Amino acid sequence: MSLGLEAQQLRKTYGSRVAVDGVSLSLAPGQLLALLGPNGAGKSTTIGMVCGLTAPDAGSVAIGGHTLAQDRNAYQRRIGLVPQEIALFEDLPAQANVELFGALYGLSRAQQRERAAEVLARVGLLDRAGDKPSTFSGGMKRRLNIACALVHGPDVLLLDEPTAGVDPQSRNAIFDTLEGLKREGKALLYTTHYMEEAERLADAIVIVDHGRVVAQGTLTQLLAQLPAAQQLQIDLDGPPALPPLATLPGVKRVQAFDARLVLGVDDLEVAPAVLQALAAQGRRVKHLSSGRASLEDVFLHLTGRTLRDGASA
Ligand SMILES: Nc1ncnc2c1ncn2[C@@H]1O[C@H](COP(=O)(O)OP(=O)(O)OP(=O)(O)O)[C@@H](O)[C@H]1O
Repeated sequence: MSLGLEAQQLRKTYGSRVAVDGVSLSLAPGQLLALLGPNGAGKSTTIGMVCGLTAPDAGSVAIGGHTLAQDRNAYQRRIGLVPQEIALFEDLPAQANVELFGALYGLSRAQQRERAAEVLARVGLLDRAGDKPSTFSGGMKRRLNIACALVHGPDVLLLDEPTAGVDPQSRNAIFDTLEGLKREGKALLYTTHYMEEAERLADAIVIVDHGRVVAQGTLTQLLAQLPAAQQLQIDLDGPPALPPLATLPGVKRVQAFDARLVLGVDDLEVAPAVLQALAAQGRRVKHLSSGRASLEDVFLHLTGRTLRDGASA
């Protein structure tokens, strides 16, 4: 039976900087929980505390009710870590890299060989088992790193921005691997600042900013927090005057980022009136796009900043 992960009130400070400020997470077997937030929000620090590499100032973590504090070895055997920085021996063949991780977890020689072949197949690298990572693309190295994290058969897999610097083909291969792991009942904690990935993969999403949880739930639950279901994004030739737009019927929310306007609207039919109002202000529209609200809008709504531009430093 696979086991889930519980983290309670994790907190970590570095000097006067609070990196993580009371983060709690609950992750069931067979689920992917996305920890979403801008650069510096505290995602990697949270992962570090969950896997036992970073000592928390406060809080606790447990897998299947067994805490890290009670039995560090047993806890860590249940976890596989895919760190943000690729960690491989470039001059050892892929298979030997995976076997080495197996050896570190105490697998026998026969188990190392058998499990390495299994996990290399799982990430689509079995045909490259004899090749060195130094000959691999960035995406293939990431996939090999995932294989290394899986070799000892963990219940919980921690993935810290596993698609950073990855080509689209490898990204899709990684997503397929993760879907397969979920079907097997593994619990996956996945940090990203790409809201598209959280939207696509996650069963539940925790949005963090400045070390704190600002929202959590399923995608549907998070989107339901927004005042408007649709959005218009308008790029102008200069900063707009906002009040005339905010008072238009059907416009629920107006936010401006320099020359970009983001409007939350009930219905896209309000677009012509918005364009007319901008024309009346003497503004030229350079680009207009529309779509359903996204996690980006949820973050914007909660913090007043965008995920991409909103570094938490
Ligand atoms: N070892 C450290 N010493 C001092 N400050 C640190 C250390 N590790 C992290 N921090 C600080 O803690 C905060 C959270 O950093 P963290 O790496 O956890 O964020 P993140 O959400 O993972 O960001 P990114 O998406 O850029 O990886 C940042 O302000 C960072 O500068």
